Amino acid sequence: MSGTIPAISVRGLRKRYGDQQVLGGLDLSVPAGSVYALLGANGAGKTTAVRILTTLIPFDAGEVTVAGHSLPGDPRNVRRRISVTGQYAAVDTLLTGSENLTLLGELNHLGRKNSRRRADELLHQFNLTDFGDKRAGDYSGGMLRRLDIAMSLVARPDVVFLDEPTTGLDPRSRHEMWSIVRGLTASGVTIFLTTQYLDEADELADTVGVLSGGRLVAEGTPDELKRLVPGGHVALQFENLAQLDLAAASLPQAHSNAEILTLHIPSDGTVPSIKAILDSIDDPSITVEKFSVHTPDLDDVFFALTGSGQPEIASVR
Ligand SMILES: Nc1ncnc2c1ncn2[C@@H]1O[C@H](COP(=O)(O)OP(=O)(O)OP(=O)(O)O)[C@@H](O)[C@H]1O
Repeated sequence: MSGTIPAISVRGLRKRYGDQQVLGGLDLSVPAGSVYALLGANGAGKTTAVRILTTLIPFDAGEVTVAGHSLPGDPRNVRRRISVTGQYAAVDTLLTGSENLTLLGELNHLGRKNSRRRADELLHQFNLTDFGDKRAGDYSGGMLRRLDIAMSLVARPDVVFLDEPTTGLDPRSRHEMWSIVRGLTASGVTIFLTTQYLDEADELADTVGVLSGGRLVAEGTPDELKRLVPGGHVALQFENLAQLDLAAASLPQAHSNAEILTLHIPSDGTVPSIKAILDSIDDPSITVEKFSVHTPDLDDVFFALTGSGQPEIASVR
């Protein structure tokens, strides 16, 4: 595929379930060979978008092209050029890792010998060589996820869809998964991943699209998005509501969150700015329980654009 033709192009994509408009005019374009992260809170419509782009469900309106073939017109050719992993695990836990991969090669008409060779290559690429002869049912969660992705690559797809690839993984397996995704991009594959984790989008993506209310509310590189928020903030947590309100009265620029008894005060994180904040609440009757300085990250972008509260998204683990 030429680098100038987008690997995925979506214009005005709409999808409704009954009365609920899930996608209300989604537009995005993913250059070949890049990593695109679709970021959104629970229920934002990420999986719906992936299911449409991977031909699994129909859509109501819009223009969609994946790997050079349009939908809904040409689903067979789209399916030939893509792979999907994540919530549709294809691993047979009764077979070994090697058998799973070889079987898939044969199903893809690679022939026995080439299927075995491809299986060995992928076991090596995914650090599973030592476990190739073990039953997949005995693999750890991280190993299963790796085998799942390896299986999706048997037929050398142009575009790989990873739906929430690290949900439920421990931190070590998460980092392993990230290095696998980086390795994949080095081999020229286009990756479309969905995530609720802002740090994951920050780590992996060339472009991040923030999905909210069925549309992209922002799109850009992680750095471009971070520039959308002018600065970071200082967070001050108090023991009770009375203390919070007392401090808030001295800091009119603060955003007060009564649920977590915290004030967020815009700050560039420099010493004079922090000192000015602390001076403002220099009242012996106010006790700050916790104090933290927060430089801008994708969390801030997300909050600024969607107004979502912290519990909606899990960004720091
Ligand atoms: N088959 C379906 N029938 C009816 N409603 C559905 C169906 N699939 C999804 N929805 C609804 O569409 C909305 C978007 O769901 P979707 O699974 O795409 O969100 P998501 O962003 O992937 O969320 P999560 O991060 O929780 O997986 C949700 O409100 C969900 O309840």
